Amino acid sequence: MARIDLRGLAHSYRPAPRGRADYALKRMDMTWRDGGAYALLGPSGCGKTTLLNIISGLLVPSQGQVLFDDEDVTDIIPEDRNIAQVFQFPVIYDTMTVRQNLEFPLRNRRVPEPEIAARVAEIAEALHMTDDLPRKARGLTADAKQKISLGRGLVRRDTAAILFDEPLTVIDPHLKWLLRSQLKDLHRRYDFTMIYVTHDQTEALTFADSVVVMHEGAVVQVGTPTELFERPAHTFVGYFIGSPGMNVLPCEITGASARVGHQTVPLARGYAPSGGKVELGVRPEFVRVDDGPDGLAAQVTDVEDVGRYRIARLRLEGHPMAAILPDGARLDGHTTRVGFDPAHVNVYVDDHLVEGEA
Ligand SMILES: Nc1ncnc2c1ncn2[C@@H]1O[C@H](COP(=O)(O)OP(=O)(O)OP(=O)(O)O)[C@@H](O)[C@H]1O
Repeated sequence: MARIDLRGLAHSYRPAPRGRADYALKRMDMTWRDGGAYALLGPSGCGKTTLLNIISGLLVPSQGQVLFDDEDVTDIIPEDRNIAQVFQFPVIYDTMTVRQNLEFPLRNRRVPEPEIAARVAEIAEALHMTDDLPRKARGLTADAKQKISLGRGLVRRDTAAILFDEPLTVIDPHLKWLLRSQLKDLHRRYDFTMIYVTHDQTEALTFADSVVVMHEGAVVQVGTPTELFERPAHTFVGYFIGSPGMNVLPCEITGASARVGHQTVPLARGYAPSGGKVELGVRPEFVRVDDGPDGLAAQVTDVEDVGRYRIARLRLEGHPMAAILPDGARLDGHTTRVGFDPAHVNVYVDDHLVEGEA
């Protein structure tokens, strides 16, 4: 498979784009590692499909280059890019058998017959579909059809990357986890470069090594699930990842202390923000309630039981925030005192994470 580099890439669907807002994809530079398992995560309309289509060649970018292993493929048509795509709906030949579907990409490339037979047998075995090989694709379930779509990418040895665009949309919920874990096993076995588009954070976080978070046409963070959780690089990542999302509180900062309204929050590091919108980000998991007399005064507006845990909805100096309650914790009154673990308080200026000084 291949390493993919995007250099100075940007795309506008408008013929004469003027400002940043006219770009569905804002200018970006990025590398996708050979053999990496990436999830491309973001809300509807943030540009995920646009980016995927540029990598596959279905769309030519208005600016910049796409390189596969240092070769510029920007103007190369999809058929010659050796990219396999698995879409929301399976794209297979219904009237052919499973075997013929898997053979098709190899026949097209005039691969010798003995090699076709060996490769198809190997991939069918990896997909747990050996018994289905003689069956017509038409009668198969949606999950089996999606596995064939994937198999048609895997069967070729020259596939540069496999791109998935919300491939589990039409799959029954109880089969989704099974397909996800099979995909993970296949990735381990064949080490293919994969980019998996989804707007579902659970799907992204359970199987990707790196999650690429997009927001309004820009990549706002590339990181492991742990990095996205502990150090969101942008307030949007804080909101989007986690349930409930990160609390974001407007504040003023002097050195190693922040003021939220009339109350002071100690920070682990010193900061010297020079203007801009300054905010604290703290995940509900790191908010302590009933924190004793030194805690910050907060109002309790609700306690929700979401099954696995309870969430306290609070107001701190008028700003809504949430805390995940530890097992057995009681919140009797309408007010409480909250504390934040300073090591888990992030500081944002104009929505971007800033590093403090020790
Ligand atoms: N063919 C097109 N012509 C004009 N605008 C388009 C076209 N395709 C997408 N857009 C716009 O580009 C932006 C990004 O769309 P894109 O489909 O890439 O987002 P997405 O993150 O994949 O969304 P979804 O999850 O809904 O598929 C959106 O504002 C969309 O309206």
